Amino acid sequence: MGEDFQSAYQEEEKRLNEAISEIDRQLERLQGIDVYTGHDFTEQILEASREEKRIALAKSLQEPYFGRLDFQGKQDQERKPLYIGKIGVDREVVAEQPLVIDWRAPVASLFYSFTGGEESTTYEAPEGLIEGLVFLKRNVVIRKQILERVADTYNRESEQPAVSDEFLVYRLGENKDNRLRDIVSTIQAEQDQIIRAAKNTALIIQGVAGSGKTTVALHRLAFLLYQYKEQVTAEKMIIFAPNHMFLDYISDVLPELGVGDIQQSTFADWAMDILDLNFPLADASETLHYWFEREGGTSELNDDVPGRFKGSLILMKMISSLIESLEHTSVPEGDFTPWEGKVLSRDKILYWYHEEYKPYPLAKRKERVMARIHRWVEMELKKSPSEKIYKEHKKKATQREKSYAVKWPKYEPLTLYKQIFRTLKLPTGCSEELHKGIPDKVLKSTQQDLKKDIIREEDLSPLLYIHYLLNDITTEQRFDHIVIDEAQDFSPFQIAVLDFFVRGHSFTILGDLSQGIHAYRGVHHWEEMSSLFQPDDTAYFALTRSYRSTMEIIEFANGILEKGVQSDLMAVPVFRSGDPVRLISYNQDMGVRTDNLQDALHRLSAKEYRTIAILTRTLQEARELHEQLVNNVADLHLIDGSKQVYQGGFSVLPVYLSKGLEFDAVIVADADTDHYGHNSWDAKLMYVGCTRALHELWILHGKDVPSYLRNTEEDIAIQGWPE
Ligand SMILES: Nc1ncnc2c1ncn2[C@@H]1O[C@H](COP(=O)(O)OP(=O)(O)OP(=O)(O)O)[C@@H](O)[C@H]1O
Repeated sequence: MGEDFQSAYQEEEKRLNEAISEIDRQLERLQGIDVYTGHDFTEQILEASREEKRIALAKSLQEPYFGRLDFQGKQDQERKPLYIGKIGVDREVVAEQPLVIDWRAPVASLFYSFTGGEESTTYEAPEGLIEGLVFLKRNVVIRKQILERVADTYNRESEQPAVSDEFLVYRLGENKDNRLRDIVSTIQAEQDQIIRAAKNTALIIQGVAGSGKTTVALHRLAFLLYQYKEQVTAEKMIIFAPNHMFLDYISDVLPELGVGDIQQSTFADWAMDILDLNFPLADASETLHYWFEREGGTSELNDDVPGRFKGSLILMKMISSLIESLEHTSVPEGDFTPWEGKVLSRDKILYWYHEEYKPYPLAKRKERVMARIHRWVEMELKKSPSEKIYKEHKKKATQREKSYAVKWPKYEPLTLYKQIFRTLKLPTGCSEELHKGIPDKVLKSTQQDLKKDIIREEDLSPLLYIHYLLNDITTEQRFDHIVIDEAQDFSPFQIAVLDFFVRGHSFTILGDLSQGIHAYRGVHHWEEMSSLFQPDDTAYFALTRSYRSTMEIIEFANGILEKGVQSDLMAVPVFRSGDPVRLISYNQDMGVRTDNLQDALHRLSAKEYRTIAILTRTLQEARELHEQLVNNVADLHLIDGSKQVYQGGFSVLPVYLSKGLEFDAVIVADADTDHYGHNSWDAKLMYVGCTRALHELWILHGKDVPSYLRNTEEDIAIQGWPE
């Protein structure tokens, strides 16, 4: 241990003890104040704020900060050490410098954005751009009040003053459990830029596998809540993710960052709730089965497959034309006659409809016009010469109002949707031209579904759009910010509809086109999404550095993209070297395929990895394998798409369900031409599977491997079982 290091350690230990004492004092003082339980509103608010502070201080006491940055602003007399933590703590006597600076504060951005160099640097503060010099960037690891590690990643006074990755590599080398974790102590400059981007922008982030997209999006939410306190609330933010298990997997990050109550949902659940449809969505596993349980499929992947068409702006336009033509044809023909001799002219009704109630969406407009007619009837009834006539007229008028209301078109999303797909007749006056442009294949399959009231996920955006045009949305339904994870599987139509549900185009849209294994419904280029917004309302970021996997795994996965997908979205590894990837041919001497897979699992588990996954090509294979292994491998979980919770440990699952997850070690089963074709679709699946591994990747296969797994250099991949 060098002298410098020792003195740094001692210095930090002293500072830590001081910080802990001060936090402890503040906490004790707050705990000493009796909890207010009375009815005074102001007192209640003060109590709530004290309680919030108690919780924050108690949390901060265990691990007050993770970083130190020594900075001297141009106007400052001397450099100041700034300590940065998950929770900001002011000093009790408000001195110049807070005890701990919140990682989201403007000055803390320097800790992340500073990339070394002699030159002065700047950060944006509320009072303007602040310029100055960084002298030291130091990471400290504190656990339960104990200083465990001190690592300088930059020191202006050292001989090599460059920001080093040493601490990041140490962090990445750790094993993972069943939860995604926060990365506040090691956020990288390119990630920080995204986290701190302005609120009212539709951010589109293309990030290679493992580049931290999901993690960064969650940190961005925490930042927005800090920076735009007055404008956004957690309850009005939502994260859309592909399934419940994934939501469970990411569910710890925000609480770790001190942020709770953000809504999390799948798009389907949320849409069904808004639409209030009272029958279930068709089981997606049928679609997944169609695309994943057989090989190949790319030849069918053009724009007239149902998912692509129903996610397109062509259908969106058809719907708006239908609603527009409905607007002109809705008011029933003829005058309204509540009883013989009394007439309310159609012109009057049209006037109410087109002028007075014009600002209302169609369904509301109909309600308003019918209520107005009712009021008119009441007024006329009051003029009745006798009680008897009043009663007679009232009875007639009630019946006629009812039958007049029935003559209006049915403003109901599913009915209109059926009319578009010709399962029901179009309302009177709407042109048959409307249907033109629906590809035959889509028309037929949708008609078959709709006749049986089967609604699929891809039908939800058109239905939502109709719902929106008919009813508009309520203030409660409008979000302050929307995060869309795995956005390459979303359609332009989905985003366009969601845009109605969010204020100021405030989106974080993140995905990876190389992992677009749901390309039968998702986007093929990000322009399909960015073109939905005005250029000033959108920004595009590309994350190319991958943090999850070792260099060997990333180079190997890049090879799959290069050879199998002809993609240029290659990942750049962080310099973290591990064992080469292993390509292992099933060894007959060791028994059947299952014995080989079991052996692989045992060998890897002996290395004390906490999470290991066996990835099969299909769900059926995962089920069978799980059944065969479960008695021999303790705690082996099957992940089959119906799971709500991710348990970690050892899992068997089909590749397509592994998206978004990560494991210390991954075993890809059956990576041979009997299971994976030589096409880009299968290559993408293989890419997704391989990039789930953090530290070790073993690929087990039968006779022949597909071309994109061949010819890899020896230091990246080796053949055969380990000695
Ligand atoms: N700056 C960082 N410091 C430490 N770890 C990081 C950093 N950025 C990302 N990671 C880690 O890299 C892994 C991948 O992150 P994440 O799952 O957010 O990536 P992703 O881009 O969403 O991946 P994928 O698209 O492959 O699912 C996680 O373990 C995360 O903690």
